[in-house]
Amino acid sequence: MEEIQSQSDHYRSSSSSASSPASRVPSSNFFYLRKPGSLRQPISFEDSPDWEDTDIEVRVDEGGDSINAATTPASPSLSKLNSGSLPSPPLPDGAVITRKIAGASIAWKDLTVTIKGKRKYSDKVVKSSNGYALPGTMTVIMGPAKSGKSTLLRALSGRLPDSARMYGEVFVNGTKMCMPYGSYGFVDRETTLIGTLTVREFLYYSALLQLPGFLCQKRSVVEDAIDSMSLGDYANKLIGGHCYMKGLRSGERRRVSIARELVMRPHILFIDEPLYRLDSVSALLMMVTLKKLASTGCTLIFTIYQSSTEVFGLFDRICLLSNGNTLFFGETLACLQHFSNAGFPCPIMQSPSDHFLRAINTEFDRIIVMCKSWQDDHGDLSAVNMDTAVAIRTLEATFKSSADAVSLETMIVKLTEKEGPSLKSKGMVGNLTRVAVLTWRSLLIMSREWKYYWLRLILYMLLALCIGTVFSGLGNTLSSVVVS
Ligand SMILES: Nc1ncnc2c1ncn2[C@@H]1O[C@H](COP(=O)(O)OP(=O)(O)OP(=O)(O)O)[C@@H](O)[C@H]1O
Repeated sequence: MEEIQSQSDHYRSSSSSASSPASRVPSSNFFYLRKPGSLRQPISFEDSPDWEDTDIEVRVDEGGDSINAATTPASPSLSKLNSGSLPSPPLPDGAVITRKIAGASIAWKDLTVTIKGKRKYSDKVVKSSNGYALPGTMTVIMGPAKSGKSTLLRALSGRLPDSARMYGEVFVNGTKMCMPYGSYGFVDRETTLIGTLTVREFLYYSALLQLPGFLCQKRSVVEDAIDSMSLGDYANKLIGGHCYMKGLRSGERRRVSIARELVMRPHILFIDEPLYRLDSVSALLMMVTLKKLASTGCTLIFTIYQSSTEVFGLFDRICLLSNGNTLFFGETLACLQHFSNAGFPCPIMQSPSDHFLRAINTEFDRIIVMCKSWQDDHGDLSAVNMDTAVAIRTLEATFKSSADAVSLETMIVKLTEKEGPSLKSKGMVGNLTRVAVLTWRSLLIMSREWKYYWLRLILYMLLALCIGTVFSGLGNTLSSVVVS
């Protein structure tokens, strides 16, 4: 009974301050929040874009600055919010964090994407978007369906389809450049895995094909990727399963596809809908794992349609899109303040992400029309009586004139005025050689069977031809040198 009483007291005390978004800063009862003084965020990139972070292994001790402490708050009231938001996985006191991945900053300015539809390049899918993502942080692109989330993600990673055109600028470490092979990872919404391999084998073959260097190094890279994605328990499990054993579930498969990108140790990781088709437990596990990955230094950018409150609390920054327009970019908790400033405070007992989508998803207008026709018979349905078109216009206008927009602009200037180290390509040449060698070996293995004996003959003839060509080329060069 006392327990019920204390729970209801807790609810009352939280509901009494519901109207203020600052009051919605999750209390220390939430598991993802820092206990006072227990952990300081180890990586500080936000106050000045220093570019020393190029080594693979960077040790950051406990005395490191806090990201949020170093951030220039979007508005004075938000500094309070920021100090409360530190959704990092807990570490023991006095722990030393080893940052293994050198992250890279990415900033985009006036990014517009048009996709050739039925009409000629008339459909602006992303409209003048601005934003940035920093090493060691998770930046989420959120919005209703068809709002341009995936298109923005693809534009940033340079993976737009041929039918798309991109205007505006994307800066990586302060330089306008296309990200080279291996410096970034991209995980699509649906990926194909090889069901007949175990997780470890799959990642190992992936590393063999993608990475230059020695086999032992690749093994350690694979083990790191397995560790980063918390796949230790499934490492020897067949991805697709067999008749007596079920294969991996969707959450685990999703983590395997992310781990496949991690074998390249990317500076920036783009993920399209990491929570696609995941239940709430798998979604939370996925996000905690990604948060852990971000804390190693990697820059994470992903799209999300909707999330629970716990998951929402793990994001660092949010880019809120509606029909290609940016309605907000900034700290996650500042977004709540923004909605409140625009006249749409998040009701108590509602997930922030649900509230944002409720306010800006035009699909709700149809539901409102439906509700209105029911209203007489079914009482007052005013809870769903928000005009989304008005909300979108108000939120956009409020953001343009807000302190958040000013701090976004300042940060973009900071990140683009100074050129940092350029990212290097990893293993492209090695990759091609490896593909050639692997193809050669598999053809040779295939030709061991007597019926493919002709294949072996052709292969040896081809080899002889190649060697002949190389030697004749060498001979020609030598003779020309001797003559001259
Ligand atoms: N390759 C393409 N060809 C034509 N139109 C496209 C293409 N890709 C995206 N679009 C259009 O761009 C708009 C935004 O699509 P996008 O996939 O970026 O949205 P989204 O927010 O990721 O939506 P969802 O979460 O439903 O995938 C949509 O109207 C879509 O029809």
